[in-house]
Amino acid sequence: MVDPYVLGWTLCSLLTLFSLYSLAFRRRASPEKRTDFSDTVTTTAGQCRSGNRKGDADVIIVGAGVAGAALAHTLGKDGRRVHVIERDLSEPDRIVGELLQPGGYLKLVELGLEDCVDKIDAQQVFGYALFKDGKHTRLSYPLEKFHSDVSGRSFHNGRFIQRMREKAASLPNVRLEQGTVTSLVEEKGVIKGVQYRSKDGQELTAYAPLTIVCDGCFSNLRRSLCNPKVEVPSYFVGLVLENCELPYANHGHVILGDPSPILFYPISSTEVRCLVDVPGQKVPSISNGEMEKYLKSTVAPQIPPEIYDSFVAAVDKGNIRTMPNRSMPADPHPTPGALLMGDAFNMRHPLTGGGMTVALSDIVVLRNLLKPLSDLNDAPTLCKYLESFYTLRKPVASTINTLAGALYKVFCASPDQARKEMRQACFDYLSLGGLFSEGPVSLLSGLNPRPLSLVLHFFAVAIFGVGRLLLPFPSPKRIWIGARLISGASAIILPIIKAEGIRQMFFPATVPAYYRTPPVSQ
Ligand SMILES: Cc1cc2nc3c(=O)[nH]c(=O)nc-3n(C[C@H](O)[C@H](O)[C@H](O)COP(=O)(O)OP(=O)(O)OC[C@H]3O[C@@H](n4cnc5c(N)ncnc54)[C@H](O)[C@@H]3O)c2cc1C
Repeated sequence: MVDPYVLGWTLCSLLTLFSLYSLAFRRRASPEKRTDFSDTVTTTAGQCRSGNRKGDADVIIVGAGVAGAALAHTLGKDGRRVHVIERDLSEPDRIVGELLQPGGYLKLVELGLEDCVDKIDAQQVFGYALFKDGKHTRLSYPLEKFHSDVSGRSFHNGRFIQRMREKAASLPNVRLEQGTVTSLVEEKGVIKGVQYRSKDGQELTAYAPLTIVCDGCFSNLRRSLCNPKVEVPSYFVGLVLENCELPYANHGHVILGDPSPILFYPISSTEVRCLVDVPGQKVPSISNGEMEKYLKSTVAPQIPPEIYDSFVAAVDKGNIRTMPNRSMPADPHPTPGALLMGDAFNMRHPLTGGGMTVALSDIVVLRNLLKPLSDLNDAPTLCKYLESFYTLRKPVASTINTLAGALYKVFCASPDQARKEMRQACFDYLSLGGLFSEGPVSLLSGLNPRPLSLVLHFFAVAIFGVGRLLLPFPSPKRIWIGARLISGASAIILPIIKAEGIRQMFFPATVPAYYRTPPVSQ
């Protein structure tokens, strides 16, 4: 006879063993529940390296700003083990990335991140109001075809980023760590990971088959991964207006001012962001009072009367911030083991608020490319395959980039008569409404990212301007101005298109990488 006591113990032990085995097996089978780098060890040399290479992350992301945080959640959700290293995990307080275009909101929805604009007092944005010489016109986003929730969103950038960071960090396979990445680790031309300084000052090294650098507009790490041709055409001077009502509620406001545009949009239910563009390489000094003088004497007289008092009160309050407006075409050196994203990779003038939309759209493209790959370890093959990323991103990125650069130049005041005519023609063209405003606004909002449509509208504005000059009676002087208007318009848009890549922009199907299929070994 078997002792029932012994039988009970045996059954219990077998059941326990079986439960442990099935738990372990389930963990390995489900990508959502991969281990949180549990076998990562810190060696005496201060290297944070897995005892077993399989325990390393699949992807290291440098920077958890708009691009890095959204990417971490996206790749984490797809089952990748993601190690994010962010210099400062506290809530950012900045004057950038506060208006997300509706096209960017649609990308947030595609990434499952739309709830990150909830609970941060974000405001819906339905379009723009344009002001010039006392006249104004409303340009609504063409949102009729979309769900009622789809619109632009404006908010405090830091609140939005914190929501995305929290969401990314809530995934068990995403590790969000505070640390400053100091360099990329390269072995025989392949990026193997990063060196970084942890929060407590330790010098560490982390390894992964793919490192994605999202360290923003001041990137220190992009040098070896691209050819950075950074231009700074102007600065934005930022102020917050409190408890004031904009002439058009829930709209961005663009004043075609002199010397350059002034923007207003709500960033919460009680605050309005004002960004004053100051062209050139330097801004008036804040500390010696030059800035206050400039804002009160040059800018304030151009502000709509409804918000004049709040503007002056904001200047008096003194919380004035500045940021360089940088632009940099994407010009990557495809490097095995590494990729650039966000502002580290590509920047455009922030006049049209397109940076976050481009970053989120790029993340959607990258996610779709990486999805069929279960193993990222063959760096050279992966690098070749990911070259198609640079072409597939072009419709959205190049449309938004080109529009931002061209519109900024057209919107700046100029003593040149041909440029003045172009600026006025642009305002009047957009004021015509219907197709004339819908087309350009849907390009700007990221809802219709078609480069050809952009070029057609741009030259339609120029021809509209020339037509007005020549009608009803063309004089030699007016013909001359018209000719300069067309050549000036070409001189604005053609260099931007050239920098974007004519072939990738207009004939993407002829770029060999366009056809690249996932590596067969995967
Ligand atoms: C004045 C201004 C206004 C703008 N307004 C808008 C707007 O209204 N709408 C819009 O769509 N876009 C706007 N933009 C552009 C937008 O802000 C950027 O496109 C967007 O923030 C890019 O996201 P990112 O993740 O690349 O960079 P960021 O959001 O700047 O994130 C970079 C992150 O990397 C971290 N980091 C940097 N170096 C390191 C390192 N060595 N190690 C670890 N972490 C590091 C930083 O701390 C930061 O968190 C504006 C830009 C400017 C300059």
